[in-house]
Amino acid sequence: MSETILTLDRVTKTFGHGTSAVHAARAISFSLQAGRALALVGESGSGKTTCARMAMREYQPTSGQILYKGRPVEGAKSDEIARYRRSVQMIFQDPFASLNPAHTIAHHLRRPLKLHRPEIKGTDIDSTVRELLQRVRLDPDLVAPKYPHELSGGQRQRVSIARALAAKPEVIVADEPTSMLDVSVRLGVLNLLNEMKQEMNLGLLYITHDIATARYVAEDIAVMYAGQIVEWGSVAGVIDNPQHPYTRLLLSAVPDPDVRFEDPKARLRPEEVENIRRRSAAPQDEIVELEPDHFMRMV
Ligand SMILES: Nc1ncnc2c1ncn2[C@@H]1O[C@H](COP(=O)(O)OP(=O)(O)OP(=O)(O)O)[C@@H](O)[C@H]1O
Repeated sequence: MSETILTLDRVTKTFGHGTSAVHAARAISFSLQAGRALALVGESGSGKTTCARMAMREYQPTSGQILYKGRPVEGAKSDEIARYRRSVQMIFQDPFASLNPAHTIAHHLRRPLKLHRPEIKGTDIDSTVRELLQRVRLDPDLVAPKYPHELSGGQRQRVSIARALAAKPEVIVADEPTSMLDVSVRLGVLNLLNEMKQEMNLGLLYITHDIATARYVAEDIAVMYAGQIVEWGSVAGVIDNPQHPYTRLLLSAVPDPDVRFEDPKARLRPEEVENIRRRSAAPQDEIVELEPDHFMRMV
């Protein structure tokens, strides 16, 4: 059994109050383990980013708790929180927006090294920058002196991955890491994340609206709708044998992710789609166990 690094334990996040309250995450529980990836899948607005931001400690959960190696993060000492911040790194959707146009790639990689790994000093800093670029299959001589606008989208996302790795993390949260990239380079970035997971024994939270891509990086999958996890299990189990109507709905839009559910090509009538959404959005407290690694919520 791999080591559990991060756990969300019945975590809830509500924005606003009263009738205008948005229940962005409702009793979400999952764990991230060393050397394994969990794909969190769902349409826009299902609550994936809210979960990512809670895992990053950018949002405070309304209720429930986050555990780091079995210990609650809330109320932890400042050195433990610093360790957590170093251990959990994020890769964003838009690699351009997350890189500063005024600084070289080398600068972007030196900063997290100085911040998180002060033991690396002098010329070792630049040799570590080179190693990081090589790890993400970029040529250090060509890429280190460049500015973000001089690189392609795929190269920029590789730099973002290298920057996350600079902190020597145990967990990487990747929020739609390929959705702004050219289709031709998406698979390369997913394969790279998969390799990093295996080689560096990283826990990976892979967030995507495109359920088909989960296969390339993840062992486990959780399908979200309206702030709830409606089905979860092994990637193969859930994708090949979906039990929940909403998972089937998501899969009906595959392999063409641009086909909307309402589209006739998705072969579902609009009232059927509406019915599935309505039932999936209702609070789902009962859990049905299907097989040891495959669960779904009652609808
Ligand atoms: N800061 C906020 N204030 C108020 N409501 C929010 C906030 N952040 C998210 N929400 C709402 O919470 C719900 C879940 O949003 P979230 O961004 O987590 O979904 P998502 O699945 O990540 O979607 P996307 O892929 O579009 O980012 C949405 O209804 C959203 O409008």
